[in-house]
Amino acid sequence: MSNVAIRNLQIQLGGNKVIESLNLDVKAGEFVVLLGPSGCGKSTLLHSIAGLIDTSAGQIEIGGKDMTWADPKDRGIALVFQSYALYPTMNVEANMSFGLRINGTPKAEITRRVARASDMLQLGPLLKRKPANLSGGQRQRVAIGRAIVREADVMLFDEPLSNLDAKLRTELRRELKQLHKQLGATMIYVTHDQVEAMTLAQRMAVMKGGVVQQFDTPDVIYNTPANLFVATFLGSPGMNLFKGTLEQQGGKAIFSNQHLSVDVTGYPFKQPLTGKHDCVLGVRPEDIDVGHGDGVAGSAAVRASVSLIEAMGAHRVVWLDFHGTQVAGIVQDQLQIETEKDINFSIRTNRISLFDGASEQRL
Ligand SMILES: Nc1ncnc2c1ncn2[C@@H]1O[C@H](COP(=O)(O)OP(=O)(O)OP(=O)(O)O)[C@@H](O)[C@H]1O
Repeated sequence: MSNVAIRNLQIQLGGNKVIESLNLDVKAGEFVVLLGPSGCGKSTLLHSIAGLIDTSAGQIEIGGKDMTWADPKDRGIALVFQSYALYPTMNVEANMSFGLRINGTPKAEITRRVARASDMLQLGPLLKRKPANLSGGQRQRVAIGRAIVREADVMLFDEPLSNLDAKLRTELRRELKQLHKQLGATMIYVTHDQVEAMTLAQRMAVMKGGVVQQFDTPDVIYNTPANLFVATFLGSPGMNLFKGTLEQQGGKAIFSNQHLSVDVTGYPFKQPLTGKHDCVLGVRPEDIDVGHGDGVAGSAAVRASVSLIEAMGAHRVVWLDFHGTQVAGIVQDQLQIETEKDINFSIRTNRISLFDGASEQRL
């Protein structure tokens, strides 16, 4: 097991600053996910750890050794790509053992490692098949198997499940998590899929524009997003946002705008509140209490018109037109709700996020 430490990393590609002064500490044996929208630099970061991209400045340490300029094969890493990149003329066994054969690993050792990996991935019955005769999920298992046989300390995954259908993705996701437990290897995994990130990561780094916006456990990031970008990037539907001002009124902290006044005195402000601020109040849809009058720990109920109801099976997403703003609420009970009727909603104030209106950082 190796840790991965990235210090002040800078990467320029074709005159573009893709990564700027990035720091990240991945502990030995940890499963870390790099999450962000397309073009945020997550693949570039992963490829720089693998040694496939030169860094412009900074340092990459793997297992306590400076690997910034080390050859990819000397870094103790294995990389799994989105495209399986299997050799079409070789069967599964040959595909998995290829790298070991060319670096002269003894035959008995190759057999042991291939048997172990195919056991873990349930590839035993498929060892003699060619890639053309495998499903997408099976091909990706072989690609993962090829990485496992290297017995690398650090495994890097570049969106490995994004070519698979939703059901297979869920299955392989569970297998990957299991695999991480069995192998104990350090894993760094790139995805733009928030569900994948939330379910796989012990910690995740949310990136935007080559900069890590927040690096923490999925729970902390979901419940206490560091800024507006992170708040809106995670969650489906996304966090509801209300613009307004924040000020002290008679010993209380009050968020208000033209249509809403919310007592936020209990909010764990990082800095004591002074003066009057532009502010954005964020509430997750599951923290909008629909139809129940005043919430238990909530704001005073306000009225809105139901514009759309989406049945999701386990719950309903109810879209409320609140003075022209669409507010999403999640309803888990059997409450009777009809479109175009008015209904009350309130905000569970113990679950809100507040952001500075100008800097967009969490207050
Ligand atoms: N060779 C290159 N020359 C110039 N710019 C590049 C080059 N390769 C990538 N970029 C730019 O670097 C940025 C980051 O790319 P990267 O592939 O790391 O993003 P990503 O977050 O992995 O996105 P995706 O999810 O779409 O793969 C993008 O803006 C991209 O256009």
